[in-house]
Amino acid sequence: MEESLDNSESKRPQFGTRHLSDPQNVFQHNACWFSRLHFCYDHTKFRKKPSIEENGDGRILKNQDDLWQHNAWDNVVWGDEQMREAEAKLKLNSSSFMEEEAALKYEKEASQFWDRFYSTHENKFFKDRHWLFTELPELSEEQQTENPSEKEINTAGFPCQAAGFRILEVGCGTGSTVFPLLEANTLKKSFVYCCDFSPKAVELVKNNPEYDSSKCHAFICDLSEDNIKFPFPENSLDVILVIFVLSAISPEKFNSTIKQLSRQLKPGGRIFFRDYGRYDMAELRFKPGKCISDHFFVRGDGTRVYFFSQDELRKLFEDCGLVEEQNVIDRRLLVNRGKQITMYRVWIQCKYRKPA
Ligand SMILES: C[S@@+](CC[C@H](N)C(=O)[O-])C[C@H]1O[C@@H](n2cnc3c(N)ncnc32)[C@H](O)[C@@H]1O
Repeated sequence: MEESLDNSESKRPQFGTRHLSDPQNVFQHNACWFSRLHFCYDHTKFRKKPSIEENGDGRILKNQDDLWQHNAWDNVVWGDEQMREAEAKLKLNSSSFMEEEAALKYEKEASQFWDRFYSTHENKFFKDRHWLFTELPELSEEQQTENPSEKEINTAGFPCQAAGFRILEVGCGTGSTVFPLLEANTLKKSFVYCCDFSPKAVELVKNNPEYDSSKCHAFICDLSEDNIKFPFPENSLDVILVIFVLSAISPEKFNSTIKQLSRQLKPGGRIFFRDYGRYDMAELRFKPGKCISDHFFVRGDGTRVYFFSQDELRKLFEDCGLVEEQNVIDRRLLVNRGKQITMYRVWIQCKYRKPA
């Protein structure tokens, strides 16, 4: 089967956790969610909700008799055997890299491949990412404090110069994050910038009935360029969201992209990153001939995907002068009980802050 882009990541519910303590119980659940969260936000009202652990609604498996009650497993620990199997699969599908000429075509035509993707799927592919508000409480009204450096920013002539809190989403696709943000941000003082290098994706964002140019500005932008032109000045953003986009860029460009993004952050501003982790099911499923370079593959539709390690992300962000606040691995097991199929997913989530 050809590797395809899959969006099961975005389907997780906002609240709740499950633990797999016995591997023989894998077919009891379909997915597992972060268990380290101790509170959750109702994104529509930004009210602090009692945590699953606090209110004891039974999502955390404490009693083995409850195993058949749920569909998902969280924080799965991989055994030695499973690691060996993963390494063997990776060795097989990465044993040789594709011809340079072919790899160059995927680099040069990257935006066209994504444009074709959005022409085919429009906005039916990625599910809304409402979970963001749980993972990034900084986005909530209650958490937004005035940044002392705000007064020094000269935003004259830029879209929404008056906003007190500026969010940028890069690689926004058709707006699976932007629209939940707009819906939730009842704040008068917030503004959301979003960009993608696929003109079709940006067009779909702008044509969405929820698009409101008084709260949002969508623009076309290629993050792999050396001199990215942003429609706002340096040191002007509070939060930059980098969600499942860096993996689509060539690894040689990672440093330049993150450096340019961090320049746009206010001192004290943050980059929030979430993307594929090494040995994710999608990486192990690639067939030989699809590998461009280590952990970098091309899908059947010509879009590319990289699989990260926590250490390389730490080095990447810290080399760009940012300070680590979070760098966690999310190992999740999705289970199709009907077909008795297990899917081991690996995602990495990070938060890095620009020092004051
Ligand atoms: C896997 S999709 C994720 C979309 C969205 N962030 C989400 O999580 O639903 C990757 C997105 O990154 C965009 N992208 C890939 N390379 C890019 C680049 N060099 N500059 C800007 N956008 C890029 C693609 O067009 C696509 O919309």
